[in-house]
Amino acid sequence: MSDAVDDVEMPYDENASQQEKVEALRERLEVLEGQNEEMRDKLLDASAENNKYQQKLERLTHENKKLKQSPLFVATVQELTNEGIVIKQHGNNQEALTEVTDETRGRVEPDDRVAVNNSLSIVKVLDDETDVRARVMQVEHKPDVGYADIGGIDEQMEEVRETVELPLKSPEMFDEVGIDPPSGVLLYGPPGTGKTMLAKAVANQTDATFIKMAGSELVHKFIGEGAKLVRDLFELARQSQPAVIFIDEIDAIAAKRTESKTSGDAEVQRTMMQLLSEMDGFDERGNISIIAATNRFDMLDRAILRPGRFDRLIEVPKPDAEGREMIFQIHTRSMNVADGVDYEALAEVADDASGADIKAICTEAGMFAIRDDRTEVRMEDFEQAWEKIQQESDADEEAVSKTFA
Ligand SMILES: Nc1ncnc2c1ncn2[C@@H]1O[C@H](COP(=O)(O)OP(=O)(O)OP(=O)(O)O)[C@@H](O)[C@H]1O
Repeated sequence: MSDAVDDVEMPYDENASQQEKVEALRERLEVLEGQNEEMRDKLLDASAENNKYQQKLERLTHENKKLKQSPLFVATVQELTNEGIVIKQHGNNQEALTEVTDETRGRVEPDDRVAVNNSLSIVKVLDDETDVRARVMQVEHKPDVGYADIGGIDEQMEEVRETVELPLKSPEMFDEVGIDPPSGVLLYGPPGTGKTMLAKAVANQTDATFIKMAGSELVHKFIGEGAKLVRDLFELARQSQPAVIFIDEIDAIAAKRTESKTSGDAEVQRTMMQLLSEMDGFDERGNISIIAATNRFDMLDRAILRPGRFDRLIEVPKPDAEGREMIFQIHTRSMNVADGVDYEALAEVADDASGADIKAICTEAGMFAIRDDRTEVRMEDFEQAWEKIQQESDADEEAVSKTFA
């Protein structure tokens, strides 16, 4: 340590006076303190960035692992016998005797739900059924999203209101006129354009319960569960009517049939058939509207699009310049924005942004102001935020393609 200090070049001449030396050292100290501060900031930023990438990596690794796993089947324990455990598989209702370790035997009782692998060995004991439902379905009684929170998709909003609101608000009118009320709408378009918001706003406007189910969650859980969960979903909606059922990523359960005949495909088919029959059983469906959404319209099986299932197919595109300007205004409503901020110009700069991107730009612009120790958000904060978000989405795409390569 002392060697290092000896090696340091002093910021003064050997012949300088004592006072000159002290002065020079003070100046050097100031510079070093400044540099130290800068380094500390950079370190902080870098560790925050590192943390973020770490989390992203963990998430992607986890997803990758999940995709590589072979599917598990669900069964219910019937009986514990000396030869093993009798289980009944969901889906095909076949009974089977499976041998188990003493440890597993100690953990299960008749009526427990278990996940079994291809050779019917018990892999895990499943949670309570209600937990599974809670994970797959999200229920909100009067979600707090209003039409005024949605920008740039007025035409689509009008169409959704026309088709979904009236049957929920005045179902008796359809009875009196003697026609079937519209059953639902399918919203399609790129991610983050406001499809979920639209469904929530309708539920809010009609005082309906909003029940969301993610298609991908349905089929990536356990074999034999999807169809049952669809049944449960409609049952829950019937109990809470009026209700809006929102099926996000419907392409996960209603994709075109492929040639491959894996057990996973059969499971998806069963889930889709259950959905179709629930949608067709309109008489018993009650005061319930269905709104489904997809980013992959091209992937949908034509069966789901047959007349009587979705009355309207509504495209929800990315917003145009005017729409982007409105969305900027919506998301900055409660922000402390400087006078010079020009939303029209911002809408031009962020020319490819979706509604969700604009929301992210506004939050990030606020972060730029905070990092700069300001409470007012300026035009340049918004511009830098858009650049940062574009860079991040490029990096995201790269990380995904590397992880799955
Ligand atoms: N048209 C819009 N007006 C205002 N905000 C929007 C709009 N579109 C998206 N947003 C913002 O983006 C967020 C995500 O939007 P939303 O979940 O509705 O998109 P989505 O179309 O359902 O996306 P995905 O297909 O990925 O599920 C919203 O919570 C909102 O903050």
